[in-house]
Amino acid sequence: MSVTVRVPAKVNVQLAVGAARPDGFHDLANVFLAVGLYDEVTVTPAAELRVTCEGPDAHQVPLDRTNLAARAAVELAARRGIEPAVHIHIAKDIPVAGGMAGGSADGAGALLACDALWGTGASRAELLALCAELGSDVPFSLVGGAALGVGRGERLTALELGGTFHWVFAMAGRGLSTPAVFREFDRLAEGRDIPAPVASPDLLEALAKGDPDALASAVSNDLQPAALSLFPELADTLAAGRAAGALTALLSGSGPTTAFLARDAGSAEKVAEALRASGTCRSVRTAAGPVPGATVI
Ligand SMILES: C[C@@](CO)(OP(=O)(O)O)[C@H](O)COP(=O)(O)OP(=O)(O)OC[C@H]1O[C@@H](n2ccc(N)nc2=O)[C@H](O)[C@@H]1O
Ligand SMILES: Nc1ncnc2c1ncn2[C@@H]1O[C@H](COP(=O)(O)OP(=O)(O)O)[C@@H](O)[C@H]1O
Repeated sequence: MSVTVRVPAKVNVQLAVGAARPDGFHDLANVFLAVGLYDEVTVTPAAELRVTCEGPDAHQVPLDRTNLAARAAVELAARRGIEPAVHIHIAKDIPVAGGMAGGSADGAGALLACDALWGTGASRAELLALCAELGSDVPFSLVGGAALGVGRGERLTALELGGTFHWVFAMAGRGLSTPAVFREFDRLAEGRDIPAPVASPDLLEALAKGDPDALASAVSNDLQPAALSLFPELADTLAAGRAAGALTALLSGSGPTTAFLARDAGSAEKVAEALRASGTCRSVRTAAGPVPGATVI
């Protein structure tokens, strides 16, 4: 018997970052949108814990116990006093180290899959608490849709959206480390007063209305200057998408994946074609959101 869970990627339509906290994390106002690019996590009983991965970026995924999916299985098993005796297979379509929460998706997916496989019957609240221990983005991978995350980004309030938004994502030739981007944010912020992060009322209204033009005017990502400082060529990708008619262009999370909002599915395809031809990125995908979070299939 196996259980498979499908988990979406995310884009951050607002990422407001506060000053570094004593614990090294940053308070955020993090507005997440789950988009239709998915990893699938399958768990099967096995003699001992084992992780395998397939997909274009599979060679970059750790297969030891640092894999977030393995950590999820180990944590859930420890809480139930059982052995994490599963083979976890990840069919990976979310870019690795791309700012789209692929590792978080696999953590949330493995947790939900092991819960179903082992019949542990964890409550939603227990699953969410376990997700928050695994990483700041993991609770959102479980719930999906759209949500405002505060604290480290793990304390979520669901947002009702008035429509579907169409996106183009350009994957970069190399990854960016999330901690390195936050460190660069701190370096660039030295000597400046960093205001407490708050969600933009205009952005929340644009989401509620499902209005892509209003959303395009309201998106923001405080990590973008830090990521561009570490990876200046990303400015060329952002410029190519804007020139191709995207309503707006921004970095997804800590990057280096760049995200382009389009008015509809047809315009998204046109922007995607132009980005492919631009030679400024490794690959290009289109995806719409919101979509549901981790789901047993
Ligand atoms: C930036 C964001 C935006 O959604 O996403 P990605 O770009 O990584 O996808 C997230 O905040 C990433 O969340 P996640 O990848 O789960 O990070 P974690 O494992 O919790 O933390 C990794 C490291 O990032 C930094 N970190 C993370 C979250 C936060 N609120 N403040 C931080 O300073 C810390 O250096 C921490 O040690
Ligand atoms: N299941 C996983 N998939 C991808 N990366 C993982 C996974 N588990 C751990 N990692 C590690 O986490 C790092 C960040 O990966 P990822 O979650 O894809 O990016 P991001 O945090 O930018 O969204 C990777 O470089 C890798 O070392």
